[in-house]
Order: sequence, then structure tokens, then C-alpha cells
Amino acid sequence: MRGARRRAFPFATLARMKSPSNPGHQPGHNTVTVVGAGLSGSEAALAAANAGVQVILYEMRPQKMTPAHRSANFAELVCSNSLGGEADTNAKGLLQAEMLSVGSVVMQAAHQARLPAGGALAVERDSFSAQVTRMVREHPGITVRQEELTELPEGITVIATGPLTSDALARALAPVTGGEHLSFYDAAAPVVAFDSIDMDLAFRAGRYDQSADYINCPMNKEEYERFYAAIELARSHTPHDWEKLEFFDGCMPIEEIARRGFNTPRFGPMSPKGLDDPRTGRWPYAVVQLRQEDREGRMWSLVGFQTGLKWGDQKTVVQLIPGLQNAEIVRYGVMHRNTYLNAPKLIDSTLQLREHPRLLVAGVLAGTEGYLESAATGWLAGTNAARLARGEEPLTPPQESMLGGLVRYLASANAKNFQPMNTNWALVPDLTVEGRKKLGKREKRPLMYQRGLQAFRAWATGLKSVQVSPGTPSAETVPS
Ligand SMILES: Cc1cc2nc3c(=O)[nH]c(=O)nc-3n(C[C@H](O)[C@H](O)[C@H](O)COP(=O)(O)OP(=O)(O)OC[C@H]3O[C@@H](n4cnc5c(N)ncnc54)[C@H](O)[C@@H]3O)c2cc1C
Repeated sequence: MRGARRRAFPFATLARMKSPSNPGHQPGHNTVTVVGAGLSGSEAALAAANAGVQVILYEMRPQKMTPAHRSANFAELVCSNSLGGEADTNAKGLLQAEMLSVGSVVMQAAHQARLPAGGALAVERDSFSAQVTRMVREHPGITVRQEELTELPEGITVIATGPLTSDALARALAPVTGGEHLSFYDAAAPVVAFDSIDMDLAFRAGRYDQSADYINCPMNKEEYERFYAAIELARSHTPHDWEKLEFFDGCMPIEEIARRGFNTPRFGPMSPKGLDDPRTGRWPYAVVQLRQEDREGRMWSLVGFQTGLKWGDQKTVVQLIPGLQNAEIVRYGVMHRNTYLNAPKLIDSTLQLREHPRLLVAGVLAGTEGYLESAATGWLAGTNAARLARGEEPLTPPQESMLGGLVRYLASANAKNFQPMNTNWALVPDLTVEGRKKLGKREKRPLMYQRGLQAFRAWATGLKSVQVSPGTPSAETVPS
């Protein structure tokens, strides 16, 4: 079994720690505190509780809401309702399979709440988070405290407070992170009502004849030029201070994409590739795709249209899209603060803070991007927190696995311009087969998928606290 060989937490140190900042918070030796019940915190709490330790879970909602959350539910999805592609050619597909194999609560709930979305794992958001909430609340080993934590508690703690960590806790984190936590903004896309979409202009299709789960709004050149001019004008009305900020490439506002050039949206979220317009039999000049948001299909979000435009301007821009000329916007796009640590400077691949090994971080705060990545790092942080509580070494999954690749990247990336990272194939070692010069992506990725899943399952099988589900991958030999 591969594992990081350091930072077991000595209990003598535990005894010397400061008294608790929150009255009534008294973690014992077999107790782990988890702060935040989002994607990562819910997963961390269940992983630790399933490993047999007592968990105290703090969640500040609904007493104190974040700017993006709307409910009191745990693991609320604040923007898209997709956990990414499931195929064995997709890096997210591998991470999903790894998480399923160790009984991830987020993956279980996602499968129960899934909606049709081509090759992606999309969910009905309310039933998804209701299901996670139920599983966390019903676990006998978890005590939920619905309050904001404003100081770091004593004892072994997983901090999973996400991109919208409350200001008070962010301040409390500064001394242990050396003030090296950063913040910037990213954006959510508008959602429109299905019955306001003109289906005489829009058409249902998936790219390259994949299942027709998307609604596509096609544009000819003149329509695109009008749309582009409007978005340029709208951008000039919007306060400019956010433009100096850095964005995740995968969540860049559409107006920022447009600022980079006339054709940039057409080569990004508005790409027409693989979409035959039934009216012309050809690919349009540009396309806006809509993805189903709720089980009934009454709400559809504009794919890749995260935006911080003022709401009046947003409406003008959206209604210039053919098929959306009368669109009713049921949720406007917004931009939000994002808090994360400079992971390579601060954390080990076990997700412990190097200088404060009793503290573990997970989710966006740990420098990951994405729902699935947050959940997966939550699972590892919870598992390692439980190991520390039992006096065992914390571990790192194998490097061939997607989770192993991700946490190794967090601990070892270039700290200078560190930006949150999501799952991708470059995180795991490349694959070569003896006697073959070069494998194409389509050939190689399913093999990397099997290699990663086999390695992960073998590693997880060695963890006494984890039940690894039988089944995939196939028994055929995987090249190393
Ligand atoms: C606006 C926005 C849109 C996003 N869109 C997407 C997307 O479309 N797809 C995607 O994959 N990812 C998206 N992300 C990024 C990321 O995947 C999600 O934010 C994800 O929810 C992060 O999981 P997490 O567990 O780190 O944080 P969260 O899920 O936000 O969980 C953190 C929890 O901690 C609680 N909390 C905060 N401070 C305290 C405190 N002091 N005491 C107690 N509780 C506290 C919060 O209330 C929250 O419930 C988006 C992020 C933002 C901000």
C-alpha cells in the first residue's frame, strides 16, 4: 500500500492545545470536527463516521447564508447541476468510478437523483442535496451543530468551508496559513424557463449525433455579430474592478471570453461543432446550448454562460439569442467571491497542513475546482482525519488514480501562480505499451481509466475502514 509517511498526530500535542473557542465544543480523542457541510464536508463527515470515529459537523446555514447558497440543505449545488462526463475516456469519469467504489455519499445521491444529460452525470439538485442531508443527519456517529464557526477548534479538524468561507473563519485561518489565502470571483450562468423558449428556432440535439439532451440555439453570422456587439456594450456598463481578477478557465464569464476576441466565444462555449441545424442541415455559425436543470425539464441553463453582467443588460444579451427572444430568466447569472489556499505552499498530499498536521483541508479551500473534486478530497480528508484520531498514518492514494494524481498535484504544483485545479488526464502518469510507438487518446484513455481504477481499488481494499464495492474494472490485464 502506498502512503505518505509523515504527520501522524501525537496525542500529547493534542493535550497541549488551546482551549476550545466555541463553548460546548469538546472533541475527545476519538472525535473529528468537520467545518462546513457542503460537497467536501458532507463527504468528510461520512467517511470519518463510517471509519468509526465520532464526528462533530458544523454548518452555518441557514442561520448565516452565503451569497450563492439558497437552502439549508447540505451539499447544495450552487451553479451547474452536472458532476461531469461519465465515460471511460473522461478524467471525471475515472474520479466518479473511484468515488463510487468507496461508497461516496455524493456519488450515491447523484445516481439516485440523476437526470438525462448525454454522457454527463447531471442531477435534480434539490433531491440530490436532500438525499445527502438525510444520509449525514441519520448517521449515528455524526452530531450536527448548525452554527458558524468563527475560530479554529481544538483537536483533529477538517476545514471544508468552501469558496464562500465566512469572513470570520477566513480571518481565523490567516495565522495558520501565514496569511497566504487568496480570494477572487467566479460566475454562475442564467437559467431560463422552458416554456419561454421558441422551439421553432431552437432544436434538440447532442454533438455528433449523441443523445439529444441539449436544446441548441443556432446563430447565423449577422445574429452573432449583433449578439457580440451587445455583449461588448453590456460589458462596458458593468463595474470593471472584477476584470482585474483571475478566473478559472472552466468558469470564465462569457463577457470576459468575448473580450478576448470576436471569435473566442465561437471557439469556446458557443462552438457549433457537431451540431447539424435541422433547418439547414449544416452547422450554424455559432450555437448557445441549454442544459436541463430540473427533473421536469422546466428550467434550462445556458451552458458556459457564467456572467457578472448587470441583470438588465443580461436580459438584453440573452434575448438576442435566437430562440430566447422571449426568454423568461428564472435565475440570473451572478459572480461570487472564491476563497482558496495556496495549496503547494501549505498542504501535504494527505490534505494535512504541513505546519499544523492536526488540521486537514478539503474542497475548494484546498485548491481544487469542481463539485466532484471537492467531494473526493472531502472523502480523503475525512478518511485521514479518522486515521489520525486512531493513531494511524494518514495516506495518499496511488498516483495512477485520479484522486491520487489530484492531491499530489495540490501538494507539489508551482506555488507561484497557483490556481485551483480540476480533474484532467495530465494529473496521472502517461501510459505506454511495450512494442507500440504511440497510442492515440481514444485508445489510451480507457486503459488509463482501468489502470487508475484498479490501483485505487487495490489501495482502498487495504484500508480497514473502507468497504470497496465489487465489480469494475474488468479483469483484463492493464498495462502499466
Ligand atoms: C458561484 C459558484 C458557482 C460554482 N459553480 C460550479 C459549477 O457549476 N460546477 C462545479 O463543478 N463547481 C462549481 N463551483 C465550484 C465548487 O465546485 C463549488 O463551490 C463546491 O460547492 C465546492 O465545494 P466545497 O465543499 O469546497 O464548498 P461548499 O459546497 O460551498 O461547502 C462549504 C460549506 O461551508 C459552510 N461554511 C462556510 N463558512 C462556515 C463557517 N465559518 N462555519 C460553518 N460553516 C461554514 C457553507 O455554508 C457551505 O455549506 C462554483 C462555485 C461558486 C462559488
